[in-house]
Amino acid sequence: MRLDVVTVFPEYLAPLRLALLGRAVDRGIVEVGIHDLRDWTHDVHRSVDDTPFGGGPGMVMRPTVWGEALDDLVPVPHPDTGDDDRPLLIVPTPAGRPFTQSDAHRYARRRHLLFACGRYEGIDQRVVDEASETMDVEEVSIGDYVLIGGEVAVLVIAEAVVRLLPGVLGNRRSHEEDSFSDGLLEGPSYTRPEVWRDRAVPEVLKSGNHARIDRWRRDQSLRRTAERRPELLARAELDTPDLALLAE
Ligand SMILES: CN1CCN(Cc2ccc(Cn3ccc4ccc(-c5n[nH]c(N)c5C#N)cc43)cc2)CC1
Repeated sequence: MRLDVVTVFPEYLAPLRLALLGRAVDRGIVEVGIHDLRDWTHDVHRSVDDTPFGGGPGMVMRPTVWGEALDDLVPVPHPDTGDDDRPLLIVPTPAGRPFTQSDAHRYARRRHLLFACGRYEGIDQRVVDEASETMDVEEVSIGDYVLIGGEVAVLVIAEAVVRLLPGVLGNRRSHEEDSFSDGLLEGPSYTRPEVWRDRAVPEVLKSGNHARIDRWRRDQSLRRTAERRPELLARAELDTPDLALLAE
C-alpha cells in the first residue's frame, strides 16, 4: 500500500514514521509520501488560501494549488486500471460522513490512499468535484468535535487502516478481536500483579476455565456496551444468554 499525504504542516505527519506505522514502512508493507502543499505555490508568499466568495469568517484553501498537487501525485490512470487500483482520495472534514471501522477495512484493501489535509475553513469544493472525475473521493469526519485541520484526522485514519494490513500487527494481536468486530465494546482487561492497591483481579480470570472466562468477558462487554453505546446493541448478533444478561 502507498499512502500520500498533502499538508501545509508536513512535520505534523512525522508520527507516520514512528512505532507500529514506522515498522510497517521499514518492512515495506507501506510506502509513505508526505508532501508540503506550498511546494505547488508560485508566489513569493507561497500562499495557499484566500477569502471566501459570499463573505463569511476565515479563509478557504485555493483550488489552483491543490489542483497542481493532486495532478502530480495521481498517476494518469492506465486503461485497464481496476477500481481498487485507482487512488482513493480521502478528505477529512467536519462535514464528512463518519469514519468507521468498516471504512478502515475497505481502505485497507486499496493500493493507493491519497490524503488531503485541509486547514482554515477547508478546501475549495471544486477540488473534490474535479478529483471525483478521475478517482474515488471520500469526505469523512473522525468525530463530532471541531479540529483546526485535517492532519490529526489523517493520523487517526492511517493508523486504523495500516494496523489491518497483513504482517503489521503480527501474531501478538489479531484485529478480528477488535472492538466493533463483533459489534460490541471490549470489556475490562487485567494483568499482574494479582492485587494492586487492595484491588484484586476478578477470580474467574485466574480459574483456567476458558468457557467461564469467555462467558464472563462477553457479559462484561455486553454490560459496557449497554451502558456506554446502547445503540450498538441493535446491530450486534445477540444469543439467548446475551439477551438474558441484558434483561437482568
Ligand atoms: C462559521 N463556521 C462555519 C463552519 N466551520 C466548520 C469548520 C471548518 C473547518 C475547520 C478546520 N478544518 C480545516 C480542515 C479540516 C479538516 C478536518 C476537520 C475536522 N474537525 N473535526 C473533525 N472530526 C474533523 C475531521 N475529520 C477540521 C478542519 C473547523 C470547522 C466553522 C466555522
